[in-house]
Amino acid sequence: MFVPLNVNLENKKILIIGGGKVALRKVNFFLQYGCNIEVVGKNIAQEIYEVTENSNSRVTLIQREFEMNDLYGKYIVIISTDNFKLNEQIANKCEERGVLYTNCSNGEVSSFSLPAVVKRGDLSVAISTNGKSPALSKKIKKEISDIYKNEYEEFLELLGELRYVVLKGESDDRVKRKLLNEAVNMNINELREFINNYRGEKL
Ligand SMILES: C[C@@]1(CC(=O)O)C2=NC(=C\c3[nH]c(c(CCC(=O)O)c3CC(=O)O)Cc3[nH]c(c(CC(=O)O)c3CCC(=O)O)/C=C3\N/C(=C\2)[C@@H](CCC(=O)O)[C@]3(C)CC(=O)O)/[C@H]1CCC(=O)O
Ligand SMILES: NC(=O)c1ccc[n+]([C@@H]2O[C@H](COP(=O)([O-])OP(=O)(O)OC[C@H]3O[C@@H](n4cnc5c(N)ncnc54)[C@H](O)[C@@H]3O)[C@@H](O)[C@H]2O)c1
Repeated sequence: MFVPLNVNLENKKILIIGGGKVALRKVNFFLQYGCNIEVVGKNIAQEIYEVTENSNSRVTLIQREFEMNDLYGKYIVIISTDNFKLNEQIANKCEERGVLYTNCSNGEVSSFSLPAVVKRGDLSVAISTNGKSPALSKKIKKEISDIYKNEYEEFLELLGELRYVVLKGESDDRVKRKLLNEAVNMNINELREFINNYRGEKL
C-alpha cells in the first residue's frame, strides 16, 4: 500500500544510482525542491552534467561503479541502473538498513514511489496510480498543468499573505474562515487589492 505523504527533505542526503534517462528525471524532480543530491553512475549522461552545472552545487557527480558504502548516511536512495540483478541487491541492502528506496526496475517492491508532480511555487499537485500506469500519471499531469498555470505561484503567495493578515486582524473564527474561503475564488488583482485595503483598514 503506497500512501501519499509530504516529507521534509531539508538537509537530507539523496543518492541516485545510475546516470541514465531515469536518473536525469529523478535529479530534476529533487532539484525542483532544492534538495542535496549525489549521483553515482558508471556512465553519466551529458544532460546530467549540464543540470549539475546549473544546480548551485546541489548535485554532486561521482562517475564510477556503485559501491555498497555509497549508501552510508543517505536518507533516500533511487536505484536506477540498467542492471536488474544489481538493483535488486541494492534494494535488499536498503531494506536491511532501513533506508527509503525506489527500485526503478521493480516499483512494486520499493519502499516508496515518486509521483508525477505539477509544481507552481509552493503548490504541488502529486499524481500516483499505485504503480499501475505511469503513463496515466503523465497524462493527468499534463491535464493539470494546463489548468493550473504559472500564475498560481503568485496567487498562492498572495493567499499566504492574506492568511497572515487575516489571522492577525480578525478575532472571530467564523469571519476568518469566510474570508479565507472567499479569497480562493478571487483573481490575482482582486486579491492584491483586497489585501492592501485590509491592511489599511484593520492593521
Ligand atoms: C510518474 C513518473 C514520475 C517519475 O518517475 O519521476 C513515474 N514514471 C514516469 C515515467 C515513465 N515510467 C516508465 C517509462 C517508460 C515507458 C514505459 O515503459 O511505460 C516512463 C517514461 C515516460 O513515460 O515518459 C516505465 C516504468 N515506470 C516504472 C517501471 C517499473 C515498474 O513498473 O515496476 C517502468 C517500466 C520499466 C521497464 O520495464 O523498462 C515504475 C515507476 N514509475 C513511477 C513514476 C512510479 C509509479 C508512479 C505511479 O504510480 O503512477 C514507479 C513505480 C517507481 C518510481 O520510479 O518512482 C514518470 C511520469 C513522467 C512525468 O512525470 O512526466
Ligand atoms: N521508474 C521509471 O520511471 C522507469 C522508467 C523507465 C525505465 N525504468 C527502468 O529503470 C532502469 C534504468 O533505466 P534508464 O532508461 O535510466 O537506463 P539507462 O541505460 O539510460 O541508464 C542506466 C545507467 O545505469 C548505469 N549503471 C549500470 N551499471 C552500474 C553500476 N554498477 N554502478 C553505477 N551505475 C551503473 C549506466 O552507466 C547508466 O548510466 C531500467 O532498469 C529500466 O527498466 C524505470
